[in-house]
Amino acid sequence: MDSLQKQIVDEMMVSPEIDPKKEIRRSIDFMKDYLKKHSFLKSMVLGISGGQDSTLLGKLAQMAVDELNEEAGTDEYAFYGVRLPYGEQGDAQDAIDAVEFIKPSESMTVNVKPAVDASFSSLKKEGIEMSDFVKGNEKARERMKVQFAVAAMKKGVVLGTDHSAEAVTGFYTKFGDGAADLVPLFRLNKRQGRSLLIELGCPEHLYNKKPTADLEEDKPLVPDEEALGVTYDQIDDFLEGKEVPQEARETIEKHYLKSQHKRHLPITVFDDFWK
Ligand SMILES: Nc1ncnc2c1ncn2[C@@H]1O[C@H](COP(=O)(O)OP(=O)(O)OC[C@H]2O[C@@H]([n+]3cccc(C(=O)O)c3)[C@H](O)[C@@H]2O)[C@@H](O)[C@H]1O
Ligand SMILES: Nc1ncnc2c1ncn2[C@@H]1O[C@H](COP(=O)(O)OP(=O)(O)OP(=O)(O)O)[C@@H](O)[C@H]1O
Ligand SMILES: [Mg+2]
Repeated sequence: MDSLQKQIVDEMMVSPEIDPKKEIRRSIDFMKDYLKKHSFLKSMVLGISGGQDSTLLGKLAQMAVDELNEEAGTDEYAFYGVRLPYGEQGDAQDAIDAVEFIKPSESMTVNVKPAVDASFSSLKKEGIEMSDFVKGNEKARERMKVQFAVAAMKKGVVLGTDHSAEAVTGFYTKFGDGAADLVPLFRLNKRQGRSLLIELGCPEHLYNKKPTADLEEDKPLVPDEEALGVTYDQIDDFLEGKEVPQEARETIEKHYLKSQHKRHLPITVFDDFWK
């Protein structure tokens, strides 16, 4: 392991081996403890895309809420699973199947297209025409706004699906899907997340689905691995401290260094991590 890999492995907190049952309990207990400690909080909110990460976290959040209600003998805790398509979602059936698997206390669908398109035209009038790529990030930020609005109205917190195999490359939209109150999956890589879904009895087509951000209209459902130029198996191996081919290592390290600003709060004169 070179010294940068060692630094990254330490920062991303991935254990080379996990017991899926223990990690399921650890994430659920984290969410429960947080809500119990802040007694005014009664809900959790998460966008459900039909992808692996939100299927996993949605299921864990619902299990946490069910346990909280049972232990308190109430039904005051709720999980809000929010579908957030931009118009028609190409893999809409997966999102429907994920909701069916999670069975959220409350589910809703908010189409982010009108808001994103309104921003697009307002900026265009001022001479700023968002590229397809930048508009993709705008969709992620609009989804973030919807989730915070629901949380604010429902005494809730916003969950984020950021996990170690995503955090390491910074493959998320800054203050978009990267913005959340709690990130209960951080410490897991992609294959470990999948092993939790298997343990939870998730339908196979959801845990075996190719990860996609699906933000660009020019490239619908483009696999993350294609956009990143490295496979999740290689990222997972890297995070478990294993040797990976040199090209893969260099690609991961390049993404890590380029996205360092995303893993920090806005930078002040006292910060020196970037120097
Ligand atoms: N060095 C630096 N120091 C401080 N700030 C810096 C900076 N470099 C850029 N920035 C700021 O960051 C902004 C760029 O960051 P950002 O807006 O995130 O944009 P960016 O990192 O360019 O793009 C986000 C990437 O994440 C992918 N993504 C997004 C959402 C979900 C998923 C998924 O897997 O589901 C993937 C997306 O496909 C795209 O490839 C710049 O506009 C600038 O404001
Ligand atoms: N179409 C969508 N509807 C609802 N939420 C979405 C949508 N697209 C993205 N999100 C939210 O943004 C998060 C980040 O997207 P990301 O693609 O990383 O995760 P995922 O789709 O759950 O899993 P995967 O990475 O395997 O595709 C999702 O977990 C989800 O909460
Ligand atoms: Mg996805």
